[in-house]
Amino acid sequence: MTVEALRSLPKAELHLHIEGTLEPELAFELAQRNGVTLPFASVEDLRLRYDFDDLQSFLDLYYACMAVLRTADDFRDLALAYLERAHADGVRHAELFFDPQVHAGNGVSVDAVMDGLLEGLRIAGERFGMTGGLILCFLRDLPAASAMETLESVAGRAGDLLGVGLDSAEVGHPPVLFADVFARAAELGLRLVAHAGEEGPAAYVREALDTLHVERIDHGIRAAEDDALVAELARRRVPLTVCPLSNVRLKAVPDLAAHPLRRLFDAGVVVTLNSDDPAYFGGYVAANFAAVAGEGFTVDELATMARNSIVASFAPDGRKAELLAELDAWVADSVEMPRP
Ligand code: HPA
Ligand SMILES: [Zn+2]
Repeated sequence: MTVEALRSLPKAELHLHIEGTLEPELAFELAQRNGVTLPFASVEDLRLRYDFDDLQSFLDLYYACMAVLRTADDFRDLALAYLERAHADGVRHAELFFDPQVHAGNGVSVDAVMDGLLEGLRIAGERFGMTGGLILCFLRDLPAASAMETLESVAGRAGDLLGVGLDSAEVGHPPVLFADVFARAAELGLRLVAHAGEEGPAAYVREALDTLHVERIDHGIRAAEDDALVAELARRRVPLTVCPLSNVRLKAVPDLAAHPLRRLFDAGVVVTLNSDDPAYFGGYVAANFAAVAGEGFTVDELATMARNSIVASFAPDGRKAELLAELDAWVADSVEMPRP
């Protein structure tokens, strides 16, 4: 199945860091607009650094590039650039992660970040008929007190968020440290997700479920090392937002052939495909579908993962029904008609 055909497959994207969609060209444009000096000679020089050993080596570059994002207009432009690409990739509904603690460190208020991103989503709704929302992520390598302070700073506008998540350097920063923060987020009516089992052990996946009470696990691939956990994820229908190209680029897996996606899928886990930080990892969501198709997943299996993304999304039920009908029509169309 070609990447063009997979672009037309209706899907939701559920694991996408909006700051990870910052392409080098836009980074330099925003640097100029805001009078920020990037520590890279050129777009080409920056792109040459997209060669990572692990999650931390990526995070160092990713956080450095965020320094160019200063105003609500910057966040609107960033969101629109992503949503336009996502629309071309068949994304009908997108849930955007953002990292307000990094922006606060750059002197940018969480309100400016949210206002800009929401404006981008509103325009994409008008232009492309897309829906979506925001998931505020806490940095797990900062103290839980900082996460709580960030959460309280947006408590008055919790209605502008879909939920909260947990990201950044995983190993040594277990989910349980954030149990109180997630309990407070639930009290505010927010949906809960967390990165777990990307570089960290399967035990972190279980801990995210048991102590944070998350509804979805971001990545979760190392859950595959624990048979009982895999069975439990399948039985409880806990969705995993898997990011195959990211896992290869950050060396969480040696290559796609060794990726546990097949094992998780065959065990009945609700897996979805996502791009994570597409500007850095060599492809947007359709490229992730195409990569997986190259590993022997059939059209029906790819459609199942797109269906999972719609079902696992935080879109309202009516919107989910609309998108599932669109997906059914795509599947019916993709069946080759017999010759008369
Ligand atoms: O893949 C990721 N893992 C953890 N934190 C992140 N922040 C952006 N991308 C990631
Ligand atoms: Zn991620």
